[in-house]
Amino acid sequence: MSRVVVEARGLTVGWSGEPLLEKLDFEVASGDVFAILGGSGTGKSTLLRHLIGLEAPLGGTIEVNGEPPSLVGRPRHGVLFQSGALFGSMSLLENVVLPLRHWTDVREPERREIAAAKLRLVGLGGFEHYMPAEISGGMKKRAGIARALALDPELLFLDEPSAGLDPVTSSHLDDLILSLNQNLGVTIVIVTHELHSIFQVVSRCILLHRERRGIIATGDPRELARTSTDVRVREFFRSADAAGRHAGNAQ
Ligand SMILES: Nc1ncnc2c1ncn2[C@@H]1O[C@H](COP(=O)(O)OP(=O)(O)OP(=O)(O)O)[C@@H](O)[C@H]1O
Repeated sequence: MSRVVVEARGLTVGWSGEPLLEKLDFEVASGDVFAILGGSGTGKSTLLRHLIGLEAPLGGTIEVNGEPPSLVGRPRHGVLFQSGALFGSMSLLENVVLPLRHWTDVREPERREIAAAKLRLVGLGGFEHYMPAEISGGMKKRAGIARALALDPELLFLDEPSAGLDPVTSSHLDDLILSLNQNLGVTIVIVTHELHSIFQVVSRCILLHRERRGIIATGDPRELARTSTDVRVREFFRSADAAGRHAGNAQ
């Protein structure tokens, strides 16, 4: 049995005391690429912000590696926000060095070596001294992932990594996500609504529904797309060609 790394029980999240999602129960197991899916405005990013400890739940509990998520102390997980959130005044290398400088006592030359290795890992070898403004959107996402990996987390949260990317760049990013999961064993929690990414990289998902204010389906997205009899689930996966092609591949 895989270890549970994220566990939500009776979790209610929302803003200003107003629930957006109520009484959620789900868990993420070690080794999963776990997706939070749902239509626009269902609360996917809101839920992610709660899982990483940026917001406090209105009710219920979240445990990440057996503890409530906390922003205090050395982060045990990496996060890629939608914007990539690189510091524009620093080179890519400096951006990746930053968490190492803040949270470890590794000396500067080794910090720079580790950061350069992380950039190579995400396919940005040779771009260490570029500034964020000098690189493409896809490269910014990769640099953000390199920084999120700086402290060797076992768990990575990705908020819409493909947002704003063209299909080819987005597909290359999917390959990177899969490789981090399969080759490095990183557990990944991802918010996405890209069907291609969903079928390409995700092993388990929850599907959120706005009116229901909760989870309407849990499982392997290819299975859900193929077998769900729930019209709302079918509606979500309604891109029949993509679903059929990928569900077929998965058999
Ligand atoms: N910081 C905030 N303060 C108050 N309300 C917020 C905040 N962030 C999001 N919301 C509201 O919460 C609701 C859900 O937003 P959220 O961004 O979590 O949805 P989402 O499913 O990620 O949507 P999308 O796919 O469009 O990014 C929206 O009505 C949004 O206006």
